[in-house]
Amino acid sequence: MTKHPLQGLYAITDSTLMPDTDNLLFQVEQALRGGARIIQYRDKSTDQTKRLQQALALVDLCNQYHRPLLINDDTELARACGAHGVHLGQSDGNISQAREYLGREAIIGSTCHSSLTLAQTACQQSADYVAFGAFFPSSTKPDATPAPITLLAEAGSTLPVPVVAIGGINMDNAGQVISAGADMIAVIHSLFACDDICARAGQFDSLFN
Ligand SMILES: Cc1ncc(COP(=O)(O)OP(=O)(O)O)c(N)n1
Ligand SMILES: Cc1nc(C(=O)O)sc1CCOP(=O)(O)O
Ligand SMILES: [Mg+2]
Repeated sequence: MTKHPLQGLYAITDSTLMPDTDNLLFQVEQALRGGARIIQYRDKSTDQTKRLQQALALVDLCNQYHRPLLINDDTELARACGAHGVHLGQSDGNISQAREYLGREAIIGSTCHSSLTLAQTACQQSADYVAFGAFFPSSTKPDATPAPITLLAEAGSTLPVPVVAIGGINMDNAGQVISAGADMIAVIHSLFACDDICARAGQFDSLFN
């Protein structure tokens, strides 16, 4: 069981919106100050030196705010930088193996698209949370598989772990997925493309109170 509550705003970084490390750290700090509960480092580049350097800097920053940093896709990077965990998609590696590699305390999340069956399997393999989406059209990931909002109530009543909603979530629609049962909302564009990231994070956070 993780000591970090898995509820609230889950902020995911984006290398296009944060073109260099200073920018990345500034924007993530704004999100943390505003109330983001979890940060995910999502960088699809192949520059391993940059990825390690940025991940290490983010671990330091998140530790200052007592918030967990998860690494997208890459279990080895998660261990190398001392992150709190990893987020794995369906083609990003096996959850049980990641658990063995990262240990009991690590937070492991799993993308389950719109499938409760995938979510049940992820839970059996020790996932700490499952993510469903995309609930709304996403400019960050336009080809994401759509998911119906009705899935959230069923997920909440049948799964033993917290549920994340992702995909096109903004201030106009976040209330819908939270009312439908999402424990966390994972957001990229509507948070990090905003002029005042700290204020926007606070607005998302207040939806959970
Ligand atoms: C919280 C959260 N949910 C879903 C995803 C998507 O993961 P995946 O399907 O592996 O796609 P990429 O993000 O790797 O493009 C996520 N990253 N985080
Ligand atoms: C990374 C990702 N995964 C998705 C999924 O459906 O699994 S949607 C998505 C992009 C989320 O970014 P935004 O908040 O800008 O739409
Ligand atoms: Mg992935």
